[in-house]
Amino acid sequence: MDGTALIGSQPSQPKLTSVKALAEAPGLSSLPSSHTFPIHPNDEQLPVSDTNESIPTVDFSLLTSSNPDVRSKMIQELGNACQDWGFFMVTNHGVPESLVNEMIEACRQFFELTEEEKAEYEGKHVLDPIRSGTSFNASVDKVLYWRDYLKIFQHPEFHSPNKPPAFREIAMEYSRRVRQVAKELIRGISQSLGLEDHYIEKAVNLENSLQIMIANLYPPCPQPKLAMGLPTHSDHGLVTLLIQNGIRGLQVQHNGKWVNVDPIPNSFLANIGDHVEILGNGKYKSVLHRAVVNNRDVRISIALSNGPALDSAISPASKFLEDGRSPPAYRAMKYKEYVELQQSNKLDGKSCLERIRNTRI
Ligand SMILES: O=C(O)CCC(=O)C(=O)O
Ligand SMILES: [Fe+2]
Repeated sequence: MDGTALIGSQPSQPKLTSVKALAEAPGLSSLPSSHTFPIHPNDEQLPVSDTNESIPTVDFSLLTSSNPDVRSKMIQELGNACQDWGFFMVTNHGVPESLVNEMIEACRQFFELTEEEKAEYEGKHVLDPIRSGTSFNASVDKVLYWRDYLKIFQHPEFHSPNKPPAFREIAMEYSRRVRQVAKELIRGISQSLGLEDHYIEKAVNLENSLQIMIANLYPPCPQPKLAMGLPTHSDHGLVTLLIQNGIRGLQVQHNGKWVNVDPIPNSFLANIGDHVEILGNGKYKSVLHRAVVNNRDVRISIALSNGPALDSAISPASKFLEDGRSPPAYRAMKYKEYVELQQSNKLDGKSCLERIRNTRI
């Protein structure tokens, strides 16, 4: 039956089609109105940079060097990258390229499952540990994004779909390796902020950190200029590490322009999230980014969000407030509430962070 293209179970509601099924429908030559933005999303705001801006690189092997001079030089560069871009590439991270490729392949196979199989993981609540769906939050998105997703909690409890069969083992190893990289980056960021290297780790209870895998599928789109993969947003956690299948689509906001990111092979794309901005009392800003789509290639990206523990309440580090002249720029909020807030609403720039910002009287 034709219903294989549809997900959703309540008969009273129109069933929601995954973009994969839409894109593969025979004869699709124009974008369905459900996915068409009234104003071309690229036109309403900033221009796309036509220069090849070079995104900073952090050499992970130098960041973790036993030579203190080498390490402190890299920490300085990491700090500059956080301050100037909020975004950088991580090279020489030690996670095998084969494991990265297996992870991308396992996600590709997940998206290849039938719509009924994927619907098993639909999830009812934004904090359900496995959720598969389309757009960002289809219950509130007026225009749907050209994107299907799979979101899985990897830590402190590990979860995995049962299909495809190899997924569990690959994801377990991949997320464990990425956590190690994230932990070192967080130590470096802590030091670059002038805090003790374990400060952030302790403040956020990193041992119980919430790590979420977000796999994104962006099928070829018949009218890419009228559609959007993911709208402008910042990430809620501390550090996100992203891999992709070699197809361009990520854009990062920098100096009033959108910059296309072409990663160097075998590197992670890293960006700081709202909770680094909060801890540093605004010294480093979480970076705005978005995903655009194309009409030729399937793009897969996998973001691993590394955040605080769900039950820890995060507020600016006391060091930034000690001189008495800097009030806390953000109110403390439990990470669980913050994630719930972000995931239950429209994905809209930094609107979530704005809600906890203290405005000066
Ligand atoms: O697909 C991308 O490159 C971006 C994905 C992303 O920003 C996210 O999952 O939060
Ligand atoms: Fe993101």
